Amino acid sequence: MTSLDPRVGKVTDRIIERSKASRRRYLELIAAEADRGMRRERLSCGNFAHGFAASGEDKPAIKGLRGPNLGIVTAYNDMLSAHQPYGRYPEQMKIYAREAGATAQVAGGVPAMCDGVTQGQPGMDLSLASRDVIALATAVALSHGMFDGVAMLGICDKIVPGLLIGALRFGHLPMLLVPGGPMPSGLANKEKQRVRQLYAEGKASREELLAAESASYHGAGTCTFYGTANSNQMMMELMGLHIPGAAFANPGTKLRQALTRAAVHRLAALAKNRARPLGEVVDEKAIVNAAVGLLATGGSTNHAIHLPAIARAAGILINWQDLAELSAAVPLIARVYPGGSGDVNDFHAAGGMAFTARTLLDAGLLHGDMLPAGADDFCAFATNPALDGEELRWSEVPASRDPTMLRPVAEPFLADGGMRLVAGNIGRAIFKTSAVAPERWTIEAACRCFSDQDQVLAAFQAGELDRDVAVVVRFQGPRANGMPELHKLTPALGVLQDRGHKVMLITDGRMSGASGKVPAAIHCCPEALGGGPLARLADGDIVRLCADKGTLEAVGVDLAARGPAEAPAPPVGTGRELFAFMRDGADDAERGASAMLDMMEQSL
Ligand SMILES: O=C(O)[C@H](O)[C@@H](O)[C@H](O)[C@H](O)COP(=O)(O)O
Ligand code: SF4
Repeated sequence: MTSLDPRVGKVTDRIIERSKASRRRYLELIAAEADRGMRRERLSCGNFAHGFAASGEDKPAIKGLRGPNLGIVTAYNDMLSAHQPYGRYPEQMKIYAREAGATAQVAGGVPAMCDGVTQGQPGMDLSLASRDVIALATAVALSHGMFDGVAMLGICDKIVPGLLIGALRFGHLPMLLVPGGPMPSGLANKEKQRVRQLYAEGKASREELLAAESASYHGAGTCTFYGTANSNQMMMELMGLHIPGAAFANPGTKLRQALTRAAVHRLAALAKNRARPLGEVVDEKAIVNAAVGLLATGGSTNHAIHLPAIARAAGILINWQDLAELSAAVPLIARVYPGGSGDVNDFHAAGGMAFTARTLLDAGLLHGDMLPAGADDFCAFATNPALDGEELRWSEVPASRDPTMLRPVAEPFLADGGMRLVAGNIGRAIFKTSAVAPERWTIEAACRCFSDQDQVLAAFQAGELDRDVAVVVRFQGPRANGMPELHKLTPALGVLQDRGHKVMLITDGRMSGASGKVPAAIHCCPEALGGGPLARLADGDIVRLCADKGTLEAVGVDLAARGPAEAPAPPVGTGRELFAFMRDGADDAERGASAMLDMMEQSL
């Protein structure tokens, strides 16, 4: 095995050192759960009888403790094209469990929001908070204490992070994520974006836009851009929480079915031997592997928020400086839309996760000695599954099949991982450079300040932004309105940029993992609400964003000498008033933007 790159080793060692006390408390918790926690054997007869009352043909096996009983936590609904196939999974998985001398029951369901349906709508204000609701719902499902292992059915944005955060509280149990795979490619993402920009300029009709959108999002499976959902899939592979290579096989195929079956069989074996508990698999090395994969593939900026939250749920403390230092060590080796033209199906065909893991391992950029759940050894994740008749066989992918999309570490697209920390008198923010042309990595322009993305679009339609401009959208932080994605601005800002203007976005909000080409300093901490410097910017201030120096500056102004702009009223409607308590207690984006984790840590 190649020796670990010292830069990756240094960051990992620093995380281990920083997390020593919290990680020890977490491991003590799951050891206590293993000894005294909820298990079928410890239920009263009444509890137990309720638990298997409706289990049908599995009742004798569950009641007689004849083999492991697997809990299925499902995020099925028809709103997410990615999750729609999950509706049929539990019955199939029960059959696969029986084949392995086990049983399976649906432990519970968790909510799932499709960010594509809510993008630009009031519902998007609930999106980030839904991650924590999913974590809580996962805990409710597993609190039944009937299970020896857990299969989690979730793919998209906040769902995988939420499932993991909740499941890690039951980290004494072995668990796997069971993915569903990407929809077959439809209208190319770049063509979809082109029609959107035409529509934003009034040069395409609503009918033409709807035709393009529905040709792009046309069926069951994950959307094919490399956004947060597909970044989740990549991360679960490099954390060893899938069956190797399960991420990107399309839904409704024999291969997909075989991978689901293999996941249930693997989980049954782990549960039978009480092996590879989730809390031990998700250690500092797994978290660093996920960060390295994110940086190497140009993954979603949302993980600059979710990964710290997932890590904290396992007693591990990471920050944006860790990501920035890893970014300096990890080259960009994949260009998947919005970072390139091809989509995740093209990425998979080019060699996908098997080649990605292999080249990163060979370069010493991954912890090859971490203990995965989905296979005995991590090197299995550098192989790709295919059916040989009815048999699943895994094989290496020694070279990229499409160097325009996927390259070896030795010949990267960019020397660094394309997620930069930028800081200065406006605060700390994330700048994803991998999807932005290098000539736009340093940009300076006069501000135009907004408190709402619809105001930006109105100004755009009125021709007020047709110039070099730093579009500041503030009061979009976790405590203000729940930190929505502002991806609806992408077409308009793209039009301005394509007209030759220097355009940047500065916000304490988020962008979609599918956002690309316009320079954006996002997740700004401290947020504007409560008097952060972002609230003290004024129209006409000159802002300078520089990826190379890692700076985000309001030039020549003393922001501290100014009072903050007035904050908009808290959001109401679409249920947002229900979430006020979560906004009120939310952490900064860099710590995970959660209202739950501080008190969780204080409880231990
Ligand atoms: O972080 C992400 O990846 C996004 O939240 C993504 O899941 C979202 O659905 C986009 O809005 C889809 O892209 P469009 O909105 O461009 O269709
Ligand atoms: S990738 Fe985004 S838009 Fe597509 S199904 Fe998942 S949440 Fe919805």
